[in-house]
Amino acid sequence: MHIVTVFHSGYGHTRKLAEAFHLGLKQDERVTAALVEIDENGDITDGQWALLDEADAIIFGSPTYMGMASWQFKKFADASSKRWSEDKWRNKVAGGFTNSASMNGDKHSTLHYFFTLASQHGMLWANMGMKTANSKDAQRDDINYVGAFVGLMAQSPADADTSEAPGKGDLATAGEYAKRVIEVTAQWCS
Ligand SMILES: Cc1cc2nc3c(=O)[nH]c(=O)nc-3n(C[C@H](O)[C@H](O)[C@H](O)COP(=O)(O)O)c2cc1C
Repeated sequence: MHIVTVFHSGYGHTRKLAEAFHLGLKQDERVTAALVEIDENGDITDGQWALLDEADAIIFGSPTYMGMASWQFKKFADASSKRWSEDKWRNKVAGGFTNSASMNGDKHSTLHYFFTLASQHGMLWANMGMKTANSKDAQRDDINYVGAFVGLMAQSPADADTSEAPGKGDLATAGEYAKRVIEVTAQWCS
């Protein structure tokens, strides 16, 4: 399985989440994983586009800025319309993650945008497939404490640098989401 993670990060927090997810993918010997970072101008190279075209699964990542994905991610998404017109990503597995400062912070808008983008391409969405940590005993570093089902959410306090956030629970949740993406991709590709 070829699984490619394509993401943007303005200040490094979402990059840390992407790397934790990518590391999770690499734990499985059935997976060839690649990490593609959208640059500050919203661009990726032709070689990186080719990686995406060859993938079995593409996972989208962006910080939530003003209730949506960053403009750099949106520029990438708009550029993917060339693939849309050729149906190049049809029937690939898709998934997504976002990170923002507030616990909620309207991260859902970003994930729903990724879901819409994936659907426009005719891709199949891999959701979290796991429960949330929502009991009285729940702790901040529990798996899926931020509590999303649609895709992976992480929270980085506005004044935390990348050595502090996202924290270990959110990074571990990224590893669990990697397992879920592999599970869905393996079933779909078999
Ligand atoms: C322009 C801008 C808009 C932001 N909008 C939101 C927002 O809508 N919700 C939120 O919770 N945090 C928001 N934040 C905080 C970022 O999501 C947060 O700092 C995140 O960790 C940045 O990720 P990055 O380091 O990958 O860029 C915003 C930050 C910036 C710079």
